[in-house]
Amino acid sequence: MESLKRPVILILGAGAVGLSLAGKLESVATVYAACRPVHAGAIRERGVVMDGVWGNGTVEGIGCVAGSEEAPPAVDFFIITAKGTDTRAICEEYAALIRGRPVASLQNGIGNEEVIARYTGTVIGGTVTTNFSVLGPGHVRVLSESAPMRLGIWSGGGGDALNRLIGIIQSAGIPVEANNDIRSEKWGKALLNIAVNPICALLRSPVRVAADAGIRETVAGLIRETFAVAGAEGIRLPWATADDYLDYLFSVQVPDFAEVYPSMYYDLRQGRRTEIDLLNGYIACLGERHGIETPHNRCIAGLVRYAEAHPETR
Ligand SMILES: NC(=O)c1ccc[n+]([C@@H]2O[C@H](COP(=O)([O-])OP(=O)(O)OC[C@H]3O[C@@H](n4cnc5c(N)ncnc54)[C@H](O)[C@@H]3O)[C@@H](O)[C@H]2O)c1
Ligand SMILES: CC(C)(CO)[C@@H](O)C(=O)[O-]
Repeated sequence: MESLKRPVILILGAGAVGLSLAGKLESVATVYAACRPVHAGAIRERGVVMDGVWGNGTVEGIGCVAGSEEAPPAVDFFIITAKGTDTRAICEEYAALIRGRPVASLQNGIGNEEVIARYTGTVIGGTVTTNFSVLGPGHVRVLSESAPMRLGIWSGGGGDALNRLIGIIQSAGIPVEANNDIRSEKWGKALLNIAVNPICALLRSPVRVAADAGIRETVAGLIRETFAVAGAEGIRLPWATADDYLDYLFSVQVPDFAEVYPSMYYDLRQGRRTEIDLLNGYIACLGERHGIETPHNRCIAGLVRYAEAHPETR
């Protein structure tokens, strides 16, 4: 009878990505979302409102959790969708619950899984190359899907948990596949965020700006430096050379996301800390450690940090 039981999923840090995921998974799982009161109030009143390519409508039945004391007792999977700037804090908050349980991350940037691995044995790394945004309290929009979600074991021996989670996500109608080199996959996704997120955030422009004739050289510089640093770190990227990736970026990813704004754009506009230090700032820092020059990444990270600290610039 065990197999008939709906899995219980707690999404930690539910905003654009987490609430969209909650809305989609509700058809196949019992879903709880750890979210801020502004979303919780609206969701308790009328459910999660979804627009876009993952469906339109209102999804009821999602439980809102305001802190670890409100979490359900038997959670099968935790999925972290908080910003990377909040990973440590949310793991601390839910430490007693996640210990020994499978925890997946769908976050962008490098370093989240390493943090999560301090709190539990089974970490599932993940990427989601889809555009999500918050339109209002408990109201999300999903646009422009460019690749399936990819999940793989980051640490621990959670092969069964991984397969089960993939099965659940698949049965909810989300394209997803297993990836047996999730480090490579996470770095591969980070290339897109390194290339477009800070530029779009600083220029207040949608993703198509990255292909502008005057901007391409900067994008190429960011990516070439990232390939050099990845090589020094022993990371095998999904593309053999920076130019191979740049071809893919300009022929597939930029067209797929041309009219949307990346998550860092919303962070700057709404006065939140950005994930720059898990992206370009991280590359600059690793470059320094390896004696690799990263002037493009250093420059762009400095500009974003300045904008974070000076509201009049954003
Ligand atoms: N937005 C996108 O299109 C997109 C796509 C792919 C990946 N990502 C990545 O996914 C992650 C989430 O992005 P997002 O756009 O959904 O961010 P978001 O800011 O919309 O959502 C994160 C939410 O987590 C909440 N949160 C943080 N700590 C919390 C806590 N302790 N308790 C309860 N709630 C808490 C925040 O208040 C926020 O509402 C980021 O790493 C981002 O880079 C985003
Ligand atoms: C795919 C992406 C660039 C578009 O939303 C996303 O990773 C983001 O917003 O960070």
